[in-house]
Amino acid sequence: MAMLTAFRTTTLPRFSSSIFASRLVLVADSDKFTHSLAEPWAGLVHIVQQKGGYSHIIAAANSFGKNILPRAAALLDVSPITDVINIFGSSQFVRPIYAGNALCTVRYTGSSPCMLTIRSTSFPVPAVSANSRSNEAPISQVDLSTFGEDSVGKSRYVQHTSQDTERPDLGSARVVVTGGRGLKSAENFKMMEKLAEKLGAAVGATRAAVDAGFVPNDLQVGQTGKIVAPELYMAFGVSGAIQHIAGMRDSRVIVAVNKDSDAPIFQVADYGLVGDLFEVIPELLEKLPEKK
Ligand SMILES: Cc1cc2nc3c(=O)[nH]c(=O)nc-3n(C[C@H](O)[C@H](O)[C@H](O)COP(=O)(O)OP(=O)(O)OC[C@H]3O[C@@H](n4cnc5c(N)ncnc54)[C@H](O)[C@@H]3O)c2cc1C
Repeated sequence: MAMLTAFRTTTLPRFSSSIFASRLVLVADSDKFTHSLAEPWAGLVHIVQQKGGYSHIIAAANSFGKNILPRAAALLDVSPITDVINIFGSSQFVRPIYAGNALCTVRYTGSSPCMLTIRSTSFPVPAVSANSRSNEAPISQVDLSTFGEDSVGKSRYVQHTSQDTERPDLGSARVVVTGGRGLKSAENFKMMEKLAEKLGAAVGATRAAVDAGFVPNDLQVGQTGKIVAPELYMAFGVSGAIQHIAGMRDSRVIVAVNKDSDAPIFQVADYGLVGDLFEVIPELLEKLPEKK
């Protein structure tokens, strides 16, 4: 089953749910959507757009949205705008370029629909109305009679593997502790996991740490990894390459521990400690109380 939310509105002022004139939840009930494969989902967006004639199609700039939206845009023959971090009116958007070192304001002048992926960390969570009825939306079934076998594409679901963890999701965690190549080994990286446990944090890693095999690549933060903006971001043994900074610079408070006082991470850190992480982390672990 696939669920899409449709809105009728004249403007897009930062997605406040209260401004939407009318909402509709579209439900497409078919086992073709069970495993979130991009091809059938893109085909579904295509069908929904052909029937609904929406002005905008928006997906989160996460791996799921980034997988589907460009495919759907190709089917609809429009050019998507990716990684939107701010919205002015219905056709003007801000997006980062050069690994976040510059912001670019773009105006969409193509044909309808305007398709966007947005960085959800750049937008406030919309207030939920105290009136529960205004949080409700009617549900409508999508007619899949024109959804041909071709729309399913060539991908086939094989299996899903994921790490069972009680830790918060990296993309939405309030605290993230990230380890870099300075950790030196997968064994040493376990210190980050202990620290995360004590802080109720998610664990992140640099690409160098991922490439060295310390952790799987779903923990990578940065331009080619996840974009995070937690309340507290702690970086240990991370040099602060622009591609890494691009994924965490919007964090509210950044703490960096590095033995090199010239490491670029200190340029974005609110609190920096020049020191050896192999001394700092054990001391932190000792002093932090056990999580209740
Ligand atoms: C197209 C492209 C995309 C990329 N995308 C990403 C991305 O998404 N995310 C990402 O992270 N990188 C990305 N990179 C790689 C990026 O350029 C850097 O190579 C990488 O971020 C470096 O990781 P690091 O800081 O762990 O390693 P290093 O740069 O090697 O830094 C290790 C740091 O650890 C410190 N250190 C060592 N030992 C200790 C110790 N005992 N105590 C304290 N500090 C210590 C060192 O002083 C050093 O500053 C990308 C690169 C390219 C070209």
